[in-house]
Amino acid sequence: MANSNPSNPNASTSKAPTNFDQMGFRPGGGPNHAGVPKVRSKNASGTMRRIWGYLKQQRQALVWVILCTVLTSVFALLGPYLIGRMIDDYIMPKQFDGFVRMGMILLGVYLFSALFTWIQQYMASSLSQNTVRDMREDLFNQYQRLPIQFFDQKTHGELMSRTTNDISNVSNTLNQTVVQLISSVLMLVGSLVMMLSLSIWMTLITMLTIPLIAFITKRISKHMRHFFSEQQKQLGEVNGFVQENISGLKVVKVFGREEKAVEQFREINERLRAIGVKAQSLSGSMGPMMNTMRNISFLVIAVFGAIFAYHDMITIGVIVSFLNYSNQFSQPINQLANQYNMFQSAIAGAERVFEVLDLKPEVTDDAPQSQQALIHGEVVFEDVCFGYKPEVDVLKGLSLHASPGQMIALVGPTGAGKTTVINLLTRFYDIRSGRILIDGEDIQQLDKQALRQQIGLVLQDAYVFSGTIRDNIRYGRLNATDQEVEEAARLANADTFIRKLPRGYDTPLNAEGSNLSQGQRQLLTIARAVLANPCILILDEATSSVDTRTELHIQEAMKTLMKGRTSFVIAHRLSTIQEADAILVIQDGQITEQGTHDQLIARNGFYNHMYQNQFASSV
Ligand SMILES: Nc1ncnc2c1ncn2[C@@H]1O[C@H](COP(=O)(O)OP(=O)(O)OP(=O)(O)O)[C@@H](O)[C@H]1O
Repeated sequence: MANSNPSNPNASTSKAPTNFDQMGFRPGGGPNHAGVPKVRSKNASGTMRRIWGYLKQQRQALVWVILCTVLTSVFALLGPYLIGRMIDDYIMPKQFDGFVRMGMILLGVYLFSALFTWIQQYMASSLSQNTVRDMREDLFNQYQRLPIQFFDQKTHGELMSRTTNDISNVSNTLNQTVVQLISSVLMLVGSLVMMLSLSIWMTLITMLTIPLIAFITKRISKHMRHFFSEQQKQLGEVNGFVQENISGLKVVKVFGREEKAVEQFREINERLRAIGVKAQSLSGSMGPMMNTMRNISFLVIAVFGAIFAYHDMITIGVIVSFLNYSNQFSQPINQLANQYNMFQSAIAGAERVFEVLDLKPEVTDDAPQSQQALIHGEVVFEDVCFGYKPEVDVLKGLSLHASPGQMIALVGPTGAGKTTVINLLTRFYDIRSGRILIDGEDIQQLDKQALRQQIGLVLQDAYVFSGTIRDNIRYGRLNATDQEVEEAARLANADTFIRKLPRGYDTPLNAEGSNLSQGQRQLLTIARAVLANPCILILDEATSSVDTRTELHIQEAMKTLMKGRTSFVIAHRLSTIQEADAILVIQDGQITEQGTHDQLIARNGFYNHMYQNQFASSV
């Protein structure tokens, strides 16, 4: 889609909000499945204009939808009138020829009406599906461009909810409500005009029955909405509980809490059942109740119609037409209120989507961007201060220097700021003060994409995507040949295990890579980094979750990978970093000790203490 982002005029301007805390993001931004918006839209007309921006890209479909809606409404209005005429002009006077002719015309009207309804539905579905496809695409594009900071503050569930629930809410509304809204208004006005043209008295009688129906419908709907929204809440509880239980199943089992979990689940499940019965029984009886009311109003119209006919004020045909029109008139009234609610709910959903689209994307930068190629890999931190939140300092004036090709190990207690150093080097976050230089160039002046291309990341939590093993390694460099992929795997010590798999490099992996062991996944991510061939490397060391043999494999692979590159290793096991050119001990956001392993041991400080502790616990 060529910049099909009509909804996002501000996307690249500096006016776009960047402070995600102030965005007023509502927790659990999903839709309200009862069709009632919990949150009314803040700027409905603005949001509608933006939805219109998407819609008008499908002009042809839109014209078809409107045309077909008008035609089907006209046909629907014509039907009762023709039936009345048939009764008065041909059935009552017993004119068989005319009766057959009129019958054929009516049949044609009904068939055409069905045809146009089908076209209308098809076009409306295309219109809404194309529109929400574009919205989903824009939203996904935006997720790719937003800074990591945004994702820190949102749960995955909430972001998923925006991409799926909120957008499907918009889609449903576009699909149903827009068409229904147009046809409801047309039917309402059309029926009224037709009724008035047939008989003013009968129109008044018909109108009398409407408020009663509308009142009762409103009362029932109110209860129903309450029950449905309660049901949705309980369903959320059940889902949440099941999800939590399955993710933490090992913990549940180890602590022997299965029975307790079943008991808790039974309670939540029972609550869902109870409210489900109320909601479903009321909604199930809604139709029959409406029918009864409609029948009563039919009766009223028939009785008064008979009285008027008896006094020769109207004909039998007019009574029949009225019976039909009364139905066509009351239906849109009932629907309009409901549609209004759905519409509001969709607008609120669209607003949540647009809120994300309006955020300032990460790649937009005020600073002039240099595309300079980084080839040496000299890294310097000069007095860097940073905090994730304004009120908390995480790094407090940290300085370091890594010469090209050096291996730098970062050690320190948990929460000291080791990962933060890496987060700043990759510009996942921007520093508060100080400078970070690569090859003498301030990274603020570098294009983020160009910068990240020079940095290889092997994280502790080895991430694989769904696809084959080959695809996963090729992720490092998309234009790599099969041979290069296999060579990278060999260098990463992954080739042997891959070849042992029945389908080798073509073995499909699922999203979590759960058909591979943790160590194997780690080797794949190393192969990926080998293929990418970055000049700076960041290794978050794998911890205890792999066996000793695999660990040796991984360490060997990492050594190969580090050769000739500036490497930062976040070390959890001090035994693996003894060969580092420099070990930096980070404590409370500052470097408290630095030097080689031997120098730090000789210094007899924090590092020596940590080392002795680990050494003691491993013997
Ligand atoms: N995304 C975040 N938002 C807010 N605070 C954060 C975020 N990430 C880390 N922190 C905080 O910053 C501090 C430093 O965290 P960091 O992850 O750099 O520590 P670390 O030294 O890598 O720890 P570990 O060895 O446990 O991984 C911690 O106090 C942590 O709570």
